[in-house]
Amino acid sequence: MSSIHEDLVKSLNSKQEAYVNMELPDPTNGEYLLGVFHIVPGGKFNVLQAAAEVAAESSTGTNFKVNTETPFSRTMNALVYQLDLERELVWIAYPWRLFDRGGNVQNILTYIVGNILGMKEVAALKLLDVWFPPSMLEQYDGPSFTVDDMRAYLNVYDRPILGTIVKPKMGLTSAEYAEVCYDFWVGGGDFVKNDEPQANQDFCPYDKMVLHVKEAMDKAVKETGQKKVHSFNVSAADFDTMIERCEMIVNAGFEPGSYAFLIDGITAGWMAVQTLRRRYPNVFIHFHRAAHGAFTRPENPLGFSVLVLSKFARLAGASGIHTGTAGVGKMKGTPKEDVVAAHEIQYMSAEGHFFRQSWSKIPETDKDAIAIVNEDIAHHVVLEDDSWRGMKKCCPIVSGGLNPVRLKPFIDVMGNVDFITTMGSGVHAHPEGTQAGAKALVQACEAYLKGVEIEEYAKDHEELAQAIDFFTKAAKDAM
Ligand SMILES: O=C(COP(=O)(O)O)[C@H](O)[C@H](O)COP(=O)(O)O
Ligand SMILES: [Mg+2]
Repeated sequence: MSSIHEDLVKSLNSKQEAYVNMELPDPTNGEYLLGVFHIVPGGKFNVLQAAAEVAAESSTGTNFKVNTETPFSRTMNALVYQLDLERELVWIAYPWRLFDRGGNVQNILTYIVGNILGMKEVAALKLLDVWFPPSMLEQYDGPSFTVDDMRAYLNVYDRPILGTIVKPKMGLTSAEYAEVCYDFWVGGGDFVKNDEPQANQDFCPYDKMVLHVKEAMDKAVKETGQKKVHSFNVSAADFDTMIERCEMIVNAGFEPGSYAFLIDGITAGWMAVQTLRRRYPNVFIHFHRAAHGAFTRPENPLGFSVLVLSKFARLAGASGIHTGTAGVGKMKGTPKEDVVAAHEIQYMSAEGHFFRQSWSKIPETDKDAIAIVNEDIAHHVVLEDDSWRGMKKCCPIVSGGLNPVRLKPFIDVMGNVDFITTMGSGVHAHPEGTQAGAKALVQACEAYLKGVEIEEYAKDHEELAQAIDFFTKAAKDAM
C-alpha cells in the first residue's frame, strides 16, 4: 500500500474500518460481485471515508456502527478494496450471499445503486462497471428466447434485423396504426415495434390494435412470402393488466415467434422484466429503457452507466435491450459507452470499462471449450446433463434518430451486424412514405452487404436515392 493510501486508511473511524480491506486477497474468488464507482466526496469525509460510507450503506450498514451487529453479519459487509485517487475511482466487493436468492435482479440494484445515490457524503457517485462471478451468474435466469431464435423464425441471418417504430408516436387509430405496419412489412422490413407509450388509449384501444396488427401481418406475410415480427408494449399499471395484454396477444392467433413483448424496464420495473422472462420463456422480451438518461448520461455525476444497465438486463433475462447508437443517431451516446455495452451483452466474454466479464463457467483460457459453448448456447443445444454452462446472449436494439443513410456508419462503429435496428423517423419521414422508407432501408442494407457505397447503389434504387437526398439535406439543415 502506498503511504497516501496508508494515511487514508488511518483516517477511518471504527465503523468505516469494517468496510475497507485494501489487502483483500482475491476479489475474484467467486464470493463477490465487484463494482467500480466514480466518486467525489460531498461532505466532511475524504475519498476513502466516503467510499467506506458507500460500502456500508449499500450492504449491511448505516450512518453509525450499531450494537446489533453479529460476527456473521460482519462477514456480509461490502469491502472497499482498491482506490485510484487520480481518476477518483473506487472498487467495492459485495459478498453476493447478501442478495435475495431466486435470481432477483431488483434486489441487487436496491443495494448497489440504492440509497447511496442520495447520500450527503457524496457529490458524485456513478457505478461505471460491475463484474459477476460465474458461480453467481448460474443463479440468475439470463435470456431464454434470443435473437438467434428470432433469426431462425424470420430466416434472416448475417445482417441486422431491420425494424421500425410506428410514428406518429401517438394519435393513430388502431386501423391506421396497422396500415403503417403493413406498409413497412411489404416494403421489406422485418420488425415493427409499438412506440413505448402506446398502450390502451381511448382512440386506439389495445384489443383492436392487436387484431388489426394480426390482419396486417397476415396480409404482408402472404404478399411477401416472408415472416414478420411485431413487438407489443405490454407495460401496464399492474401485474394483471400486463398479463392480460400478453394473453390477448398470445390468443389472437399469431404464430409463435411472430410477436415480442416490449416492457419499459425502468419505468415498469425489473420485476416486470423478470416476470415476463419467467412466464413467457418462448417469447422475445424487448427491454425499452425510457428514463435511463437520468442515470446514465455522462454529464450526470450520479447513477450508473449504460454498460451496467445492459449487463443487468442480460442477467434479468431480457432477450434484447436498447444500447444506443454510439452518437450516430439523435440520442446522447459514444462508441466507448454504447458499443462496449452492446458487445458485453452479445458475447460469451467481453471487455468492459474495468472488468473482463465471462458469462460462462468455463475458463477463458480453454478457448476450444468456450467456442463449443458459444455454439451450443447460440443454437440451443440441450445439454445432456442439463447443466449450466453459460448465460445466453442478449441482443442490442439500436434506435434513435437513425435512417438508411446512417446504417453503414453505425455498423462500422458497432463492428458487427448482430443487432435489431428500429428506425422511426428514418422510415416514415421518407418523402414517398413508409413503404418507400422500408425499401430504402432494405436497399441501404443490401448495399452494405455487397460492399457498395449507398450513393453508387442509389443510381438504380430510387427509394434509396430519395432517402439520401432527404436525410442528407435534413442533416445539413439541422446543422
Ligand atoms: O422512438 C424511439 C426512436 O424514434 P426515432 O427512430 O424516430 O428517433 C425510441 O424510443 C428511442 O430510440 C429510444 O432511445 P434508445 O434506443 O437510445 O433507448
Ligand atoms: Mg420511442
